[in-house]
Amino acid sequence: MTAPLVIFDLDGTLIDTAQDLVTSLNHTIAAADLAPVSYQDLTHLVGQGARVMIRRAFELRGHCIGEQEVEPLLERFLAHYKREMPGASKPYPGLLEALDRISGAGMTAAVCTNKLEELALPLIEKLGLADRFSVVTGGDTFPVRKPDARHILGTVERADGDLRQTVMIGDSVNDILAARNAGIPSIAVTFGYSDVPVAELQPDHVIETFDDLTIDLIQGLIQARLQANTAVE
Ligand SMILES: O=C(O)COP(=O)(O)O
Ligand SMILES: [Mg+2]
Repeated sequence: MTAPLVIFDLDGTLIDTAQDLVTSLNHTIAAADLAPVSYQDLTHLVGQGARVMIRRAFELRGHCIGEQEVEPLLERFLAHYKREMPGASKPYPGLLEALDRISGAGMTAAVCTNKLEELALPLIEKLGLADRFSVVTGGDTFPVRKPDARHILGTVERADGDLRQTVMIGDSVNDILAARNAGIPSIAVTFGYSDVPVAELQPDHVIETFDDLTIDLIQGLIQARLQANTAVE
């Protein structure tokens, strides 16, 4: 039987990247003389990758920028973010122990993030987490990204997983919707960058800390979904 697969979102779920995102974003928009954004603003800006984050920051300051204008700003953001990486970013408390439990139970872990691959991969590497995940897919790995189900389906395929044995863990609407679209159970974390309380997103389960990410919880969600699917067949 295929090993159960636990898919993690990155920003705001695995790694607390907020400070570095805000710093690099402010460095980027300062080039256009825009006032800096705050951590509170970030929850409305992040989620759909760096391009969208930059455009949303401009909108927040009353400017609408087109696709061509965003490209040099993206280059500025990427150069700054990469230069400073890993900066102040760090795994959330209890993550390493949770990953130990997952691998100890014979389960596989993977990452499905809307962050560009060129940022996600080196960040995971620099934090010493690369060998913890069988695959990492980014916002530009496939032609579509979360909340499109195909981002999850592609991740499961690359991880040699089975969709019926897969759980998604994330901090934002994109993660919970992507899981729903892919027909798999979701767990929302409360410590990330959602602009609404995550319970409102109606995930299958909410955890406040990785200490609560137990093997029983993961297996229970997979079993419940299997039974629900069998009942409708
Ligand atoms: O960088 C983003 O905008 C979102 O990244 P995430 O999907 O890992 O939360
Ligand atoms: Mg996230």
